[in-house]
Amino acid sequence: MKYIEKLHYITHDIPHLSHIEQAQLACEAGAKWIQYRCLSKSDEELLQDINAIAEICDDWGTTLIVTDHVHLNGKADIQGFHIENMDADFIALRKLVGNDITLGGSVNTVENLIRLVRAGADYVGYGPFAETETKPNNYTLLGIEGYQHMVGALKAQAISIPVLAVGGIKIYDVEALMQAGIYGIAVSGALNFADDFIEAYQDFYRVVKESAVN
Ligand SMILES: Cc1ncc(COP(=O)(O)OP(=O)(O)O)c(N)n1
Ligand SMILES: Cc1ncsc1CCOP(=O)(O)O
Ligand SMILES: [Mg+2]
Repeated sequence: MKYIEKLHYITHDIPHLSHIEQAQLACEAGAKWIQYRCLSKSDEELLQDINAIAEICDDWGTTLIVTDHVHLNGKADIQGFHIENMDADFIALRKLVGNDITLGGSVNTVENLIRLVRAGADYVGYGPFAETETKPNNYTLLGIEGYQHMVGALKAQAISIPVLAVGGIKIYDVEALMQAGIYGIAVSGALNFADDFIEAYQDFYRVVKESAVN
């Protein structure tokens, strides 16, 4: 078992803040878990970003997860990878990165979620909760009911894994989501486009902690 933080902040390609600036702001706000999600740069550019963000995370005691790019394992101070390909072979990935590296994955069905648990994922991001501008897609939106269903299905099969809700989550959704019994929240847009990033992060954090039932 590895420690998984309850609030994951995901960086994004946005015009008004670089990934490094996003990570700095998140750490200043108190973030303990940052997922660097950049799918638009060369390996050299990625490593420049990741090394700078890893230094910031090191200063603030924050876990750094990288979305995909598993081939960069060992090339920078990265604590884990979040795999977006729902069909990825997690057994092979685990063999590749070893047991110390945190491995999480995206899923949008209970069946896929259970497959990842059995293949040794440390946590999963389950979504999308609602429409998101960050990565528009055609998946069925889960809503609160989708999370209630998933929590019931895992309980019925005595399956336990940290499940993060993700996709289009706003501050006013957090309490109901946490009370549905999910482990935590992964968020990007609601912080990146907030009037005050730090205040928005701290509001998310407070409500996540206050409303958690798991
Ligand atoms: C923790 C966490 N959960 C989910 C995602 C998003 O993954 P992604 O595969 O981009 O989303 P969909 O394809 O399901 O829309 C993430 N990055 N982190
Ligand atoms: C990478 C990604 N893919 C689907 S949702 C998401 C990030 C989080 O979504 P949001 O920006 O709406 O919080
Ligand atoms: Mg995906």
